[in-house]
Amino acid sequence: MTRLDTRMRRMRRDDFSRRLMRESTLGVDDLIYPVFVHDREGRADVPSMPGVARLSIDELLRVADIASELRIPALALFPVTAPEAKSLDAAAAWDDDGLCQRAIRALKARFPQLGVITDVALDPYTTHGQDGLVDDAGYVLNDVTVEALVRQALSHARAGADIVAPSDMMDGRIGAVRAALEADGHVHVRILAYAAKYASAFYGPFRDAVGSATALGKADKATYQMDPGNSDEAMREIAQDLDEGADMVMVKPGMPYLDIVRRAKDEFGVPVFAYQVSGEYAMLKAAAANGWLDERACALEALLGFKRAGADGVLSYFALDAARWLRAG
Ligand SMILES: NCC(=O)CCC(=O)O
Ligand SMILES: [Mg+2]
Repeated sequence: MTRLDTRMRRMRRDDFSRRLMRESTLGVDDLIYPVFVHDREGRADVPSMPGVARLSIDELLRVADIASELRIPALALFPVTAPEAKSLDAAAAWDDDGLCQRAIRALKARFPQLGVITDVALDPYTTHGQDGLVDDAGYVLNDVTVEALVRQALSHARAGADIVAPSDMMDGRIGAVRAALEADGHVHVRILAYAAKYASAFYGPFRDAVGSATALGKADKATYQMDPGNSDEAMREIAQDLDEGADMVMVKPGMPYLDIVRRAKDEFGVPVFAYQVSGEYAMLKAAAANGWLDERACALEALLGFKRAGADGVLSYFALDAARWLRAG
């Protein structure tokens, strides 16, 4: 029997005591802002992601200025490749003068203190929209893809990327990228491994944004991304990536996988990040636009949930707004 004088509500009675006992908090240091960059002038809105646009490099610099001013620690860059630059061998991915590489150089020249994270995967560059190179049957080949990813990661490092983030889910790519970075003298470049990336339907709006949805068609990524039913397998993936030299690990998507975030933090005690993906953003935006949810309150609550689950930070399309909301208090 609970003692009658054990009143849990006592500490909840006032704002000051609620603040004193709060276990998890969200701050601007927890936020990473994903941005889409295209090889055109100006901005192009992404219809399924209200408030998100593809940006020219000039526009990207404007956004980076705002992010820096808000003290957001880092941006995550996602290039939108023009259809004519896509190919079967994804060669545009390691073009030292490619869109992503130019964007990195422009950002680091203007905002040296702002962290730049790059996506290492071939899906923006392949004609079929898969993250790797395929055989005649369309199966994504592991080892030749890893060689291509190494070229891409080195090209990003040479352009000045602070963090490379392999999101492809090939086996062995973290070790291969780490070895290549060391051999090429990029000993300070950090690796954020998308270690537990699930074959999720929540990536839909992102594929609209980067223009890989049409290419991908009805194909899926189930032969390399993880099955949503699995949790032990995610721990093996994370152990492997850490063993191969990852500095940080990522769980993706976010909200439907908070149990994985918690296990990752408890079992490994390393920096763990989560990606609140495009579909999670779109759901909240759509409900808010209909007047069904309070956008600010729900977005901040969802972001706090990642912290409570053990994440050290969150990639979120809400990052700029969240930073402003947190500042406004
Ligand atoms: N590598 C990035 C993705 O695959 C998707 C992210 C999102 O849906 O926001
Ligand atoms: Mg793996």
